[in-house]
Amino acid sequence: MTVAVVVAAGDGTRLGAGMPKALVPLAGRTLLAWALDGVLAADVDRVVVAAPPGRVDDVERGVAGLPAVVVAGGADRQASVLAALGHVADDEVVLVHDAARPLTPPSVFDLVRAEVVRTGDGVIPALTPADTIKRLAGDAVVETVRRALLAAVQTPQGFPAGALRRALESADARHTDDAAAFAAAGHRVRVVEGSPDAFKITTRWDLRRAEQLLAPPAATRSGLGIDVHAFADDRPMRLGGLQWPGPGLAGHSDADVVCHAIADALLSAGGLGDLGSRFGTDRAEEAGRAGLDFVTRSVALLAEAGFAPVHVAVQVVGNRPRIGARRAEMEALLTAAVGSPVSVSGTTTDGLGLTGRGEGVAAVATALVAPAPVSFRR
Ligand SMILES: Nc1ccn([C@@H]2O[C@H](COP(=O)(O)OP(=O)(O)OP(=O)(O)O)[C@@H](O)[C@H]2O)c(=O)n1
Ligand SMILES: C[C@](O)(CO)[C@H](O)COP(=O)(O)O
Repeated sequence: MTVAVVVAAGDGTRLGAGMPKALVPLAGRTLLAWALDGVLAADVDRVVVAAPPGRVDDVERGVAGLPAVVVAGGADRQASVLAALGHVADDEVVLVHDAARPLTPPSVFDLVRAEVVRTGDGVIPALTPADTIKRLAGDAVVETVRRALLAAVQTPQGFPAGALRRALESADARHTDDAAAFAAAGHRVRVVEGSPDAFKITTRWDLRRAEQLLAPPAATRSGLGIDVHAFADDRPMRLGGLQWPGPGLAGHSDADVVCHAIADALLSAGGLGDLGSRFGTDRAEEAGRAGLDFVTRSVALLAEAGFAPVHVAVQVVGNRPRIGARRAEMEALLTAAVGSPVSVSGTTTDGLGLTGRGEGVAAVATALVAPAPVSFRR
């Protein structure tokens, strides 16, 4: 049988939440509840929780219905592990886990357990440090330590339960992890690959990181924009920011229906009104304005409102110009202006309507925007 000991009796002094760390809320549930999810999704038969001595009843209520028993923890982590081992038989495999590592994936438990079963040794998950590590004397650097020889150790740590109990009972030092006591008793400890998700919540920053990992995806918003202009023989044709041969389109600005539809869709997605209310024909300064300029200004208005475009799709409706041969060019130009992918397509209307009769060109655009990511960029 495999038993998980979840140590949850610590005060959480460094977190400073004013309550035992394992009972601190994370995305609406306690750290302990999240940790038990991971444990019980693994190949574990039952759990012993070492609870804060004054909160045993609360923890018992929290684990009701789970294959778990609760004991009062001790004055330090080692004492809490020993108290929990009172409910574990010597011939079982024990996986000792910190409640303070609530997002540890079940696969880590299974990996550690399988290696204990295979070898009979102690097994710990670990990651190679990502930073360069220095050895110090006060504030002076003595040497750079070879990272490849180091491991940042996580939990669950797995052991044959009887050997761990005897190692902890005979320990003449307070060890910061179970593997240290196990090794001090002369046993072999092996390392397996840990997980970045198994990080320990020690400070406020760690708790915030866990909250972010559990947060639902940012809510996206959609916007719609449509624009239509009639042909005018005396005007150049500007569409999607590109110059085209033949007669252009009549309008107050450059009559670029593609850019106008995109700008309208972006404004609509941000709840920022529309092209008319933002850059309307009543404003003399907008006369002859390039459509691309409306697009970049709409993106800037979105950014001020805390949004960033995720994707834009635009369809040109009309008999000419045929955009197919220059689609990639138009998409590249518009993508650069929007700052996110823009897809361009074209269609005719079977000779029907204003565009079908060859009286003008229309464009329809949709935009997806999301809350802008935090950035240090100015
Ligand atoms: N007397 C103790 C001390 C610690 N732990 C548990 O050991 C794990 C790792 O300890 P740590 O992160 O140091 O937790 P705290 O001791 O609560 O934190 P702090 O040192 O900041 O007070 C935690 O799940 C913690 O609940 C325990 O069960 N019993
Ligand atoms: C057991 C442990 O989580 C392994 O990294 C760690 O040693 C606990 O240390 P702490 O100082 O009690 O947080």
